[in-house]
Amino acid sequence: MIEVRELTKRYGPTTAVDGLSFQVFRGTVTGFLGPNGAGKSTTMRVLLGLAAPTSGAALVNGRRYAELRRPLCEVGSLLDATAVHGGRTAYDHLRWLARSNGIGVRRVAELLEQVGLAGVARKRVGGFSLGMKQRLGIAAALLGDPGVLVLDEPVNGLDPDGVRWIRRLLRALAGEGRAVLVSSHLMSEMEMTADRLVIVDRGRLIADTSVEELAARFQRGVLVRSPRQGELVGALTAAGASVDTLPDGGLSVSGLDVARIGELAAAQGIPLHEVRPLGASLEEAYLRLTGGDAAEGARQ
Ligand SMILES: Nc1ncnc2c1ncn2[C@@H]1O[C@H](COP(=O)(O)OP(=O)(O)OP(=O)(O)O)[C@@H](O)[C@H]1O
Repeated sequence: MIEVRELTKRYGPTTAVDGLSFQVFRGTVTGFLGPNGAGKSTTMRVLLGLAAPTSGAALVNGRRYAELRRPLCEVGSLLDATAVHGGRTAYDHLRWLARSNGIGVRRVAELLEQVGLAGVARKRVGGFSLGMKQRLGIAAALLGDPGVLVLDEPVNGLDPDGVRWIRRLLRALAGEGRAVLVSSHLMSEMEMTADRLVIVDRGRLIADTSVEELAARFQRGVLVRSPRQGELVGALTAAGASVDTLPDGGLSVSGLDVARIGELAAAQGIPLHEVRPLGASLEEAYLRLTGGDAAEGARQ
């Protein structure tokens, strides 16, 4: 698992990470969300031993990266997919990584197949698209079959098929019991993939929550439509709900949840044409939590 404890990282006058604490457990995909410049990459760099913390700690399986005996077998990472030697082939790149980390070369072909690069294994990486480089970076991250994965914006540069592929892959990796931390500045990417969300802004923790909890927190009543609206309003208010009529004729009900409203209507034989939680989308919730900066990030 991953444990970030009271982590602070300053670069001169800039505080990139400011007293950040959170955990990433095995068997979950945790989305690490925040606008550009929120401190996500810096946190990941400290986790991976590429930057020293000013104070606090970022631990993998209870240890600092430098203390891991076989780092690639404990934590796989993808930070910058373009940081690959362009003159090497995909196969040679992975074989070199495997050899220098005491990992059997047999795994290389297996991984190239898994990430969909088997057909271009002997091509030079210099000619790869960003999406292909991302796939290669993911293969490298998985080389040591690590229990922990740290991926910085892995969806960047992928086409819609690639995005779906990575979603399924991350879910499968968590399903195998791995702890997956994946950063993004877009909630839309994370709400389909992550179980938990760690949201940061200006280096600080804004929310550490499950996707469901965040949705519930921003829920605003229940939308109900019925051809016998008048009777339904009577039944709902008698049960203690407050009911407003929306401009389009629907009812906005607060004080009762979807299940209770359905039961009340059924008990009175009132048909319902629609009943659903009326809430802010997760994207709206995220934008409200992080102020306007996230909207700026989302546009980039
Ligand atoms: N090596 C560095 N030297 C100086 N400042 C840095 C350095 N690395 C990051 N920063 C600053 O720290 C802050 C956090 O940056 P960081 O890259 O961690 O954010 P981020 O959430 O990953 O954003 P992005 O999605 O844009 O990468 C920013 O203000 C950035 O300019």
